[in-house]
Amino acid sequence: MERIARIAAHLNPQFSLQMEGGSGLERVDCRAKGGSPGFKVAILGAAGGIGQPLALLMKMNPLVSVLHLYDVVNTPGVTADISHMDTSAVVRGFLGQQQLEDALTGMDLVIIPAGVPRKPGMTRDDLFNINAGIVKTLCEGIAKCCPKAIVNIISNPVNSTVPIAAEVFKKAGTFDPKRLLGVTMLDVVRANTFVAEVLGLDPKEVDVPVVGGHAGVTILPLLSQVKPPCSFTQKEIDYLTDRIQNGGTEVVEAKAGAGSATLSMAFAAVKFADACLHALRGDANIVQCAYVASEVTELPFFASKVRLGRNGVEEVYPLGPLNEYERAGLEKAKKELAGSIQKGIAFVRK
Ligand SMILES: NC(=O)c1ccc[n+]([C@@H]2O[C@H](COP(=O)([O-])OP(=O)(O)OC[C@H]3O[C@@H](n4cnc5c(N)ncnc54)[C@H](O)[C@@H]3O)[C@@H](O)[C@H]2O)c1
Ligand SMILES: O=C(O)C[C@H](O)C(=O)O
Repeated sequence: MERIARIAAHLNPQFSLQMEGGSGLERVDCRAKGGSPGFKVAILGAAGGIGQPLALLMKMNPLVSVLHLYDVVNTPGVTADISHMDTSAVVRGFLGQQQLEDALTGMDLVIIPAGVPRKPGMTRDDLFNINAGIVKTLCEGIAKCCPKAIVNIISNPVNSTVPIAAEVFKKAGTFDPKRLLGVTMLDVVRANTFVAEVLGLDPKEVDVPVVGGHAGVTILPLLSQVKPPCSFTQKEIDYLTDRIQNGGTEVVEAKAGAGSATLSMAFAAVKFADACLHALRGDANIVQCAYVASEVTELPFFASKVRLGRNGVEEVYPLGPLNEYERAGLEKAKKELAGSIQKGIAFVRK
């Protein structure tokens, strides 16, 4: 077996770069050390429903030179599989808590889709008891091994897991609000799709800002600010707002116990990660919605449009003019968000 691995490593350096320090193929005689230009990206929860297609899409990203896949199960198989793709990113797998530090060391961007998903009848907050501890542990690893990395948090409830991450980083003395981003991109992706359907446009042409947070009424689409400029009937506004706020539940119910959005989420996560990497590279005018430390409202965290740059979030944009419907939605969103943020903070401070 070892001989085959050695031969394969000579023929194709990527072949040997699979699992760190353990079962399976060893990193032997490898000429490619992941030194090509590009960014080092880790996915934590890489063997999951989101993690696998996310890993596939990140392996296709020419800005990625090294891709670390970490999970508590199944990373050997996922890593072996993904590493055969003939794209330039070097893939390495890491399995279990004892390999977390190796997975994180030197990373520029860490994407976290680790944790349990919803089943029908559950809210995202029902995931708190399990996912809060998972995110806390992973962020302790980030604080220790790659404190300067940009962190994209996908694990739900995002409204609480981002404050949890911030508290962990504060405790460790590494908190940089510019580098911590909750991924709300799926809300934007859905909003663009549903609005395009109503307007009879190509979704590529549509840009809907979605602000607030990532659960129910905290998901606040600003339909008065849609680009290209357009108008909606009240019936269309009610339909679109409800569908965008409950898009996640629509998928959870359709999957009937088999999980929540994974494929559209991987697509959204890659769109967002790609924006972060372009910004890290120094590209100008990279603007996306994200759930970040914010002074846009009285709450310490809020999702709105942000400009990304070499250091992460360079500018948090104000909400712009809201109509009466949106102002009422904002009040509801803030009320629920305040509780979710407090719950996350208290979890780490307790
Ligand atoms: N932000 C969003 O828009 C959005 C969208 C969809 C799903 N989500 C959330 O993403 C999370 C993952 O969803 P999924 O469908 O991929 O779930 P999944 O169960 O298919 O995968 C989760 C993966 O996390 C792994 N995991 C569990 N504990 C871990 C730990 N301590 N360290 C590393 N990995 C660990 C599991 O082994 C599994 O492989 C859920 O919390 C879900 O609610 C968020
Ligand atoms: O709805 C969920 O539980 C998953 C995710 O937050 C989503 O919006 O699809």
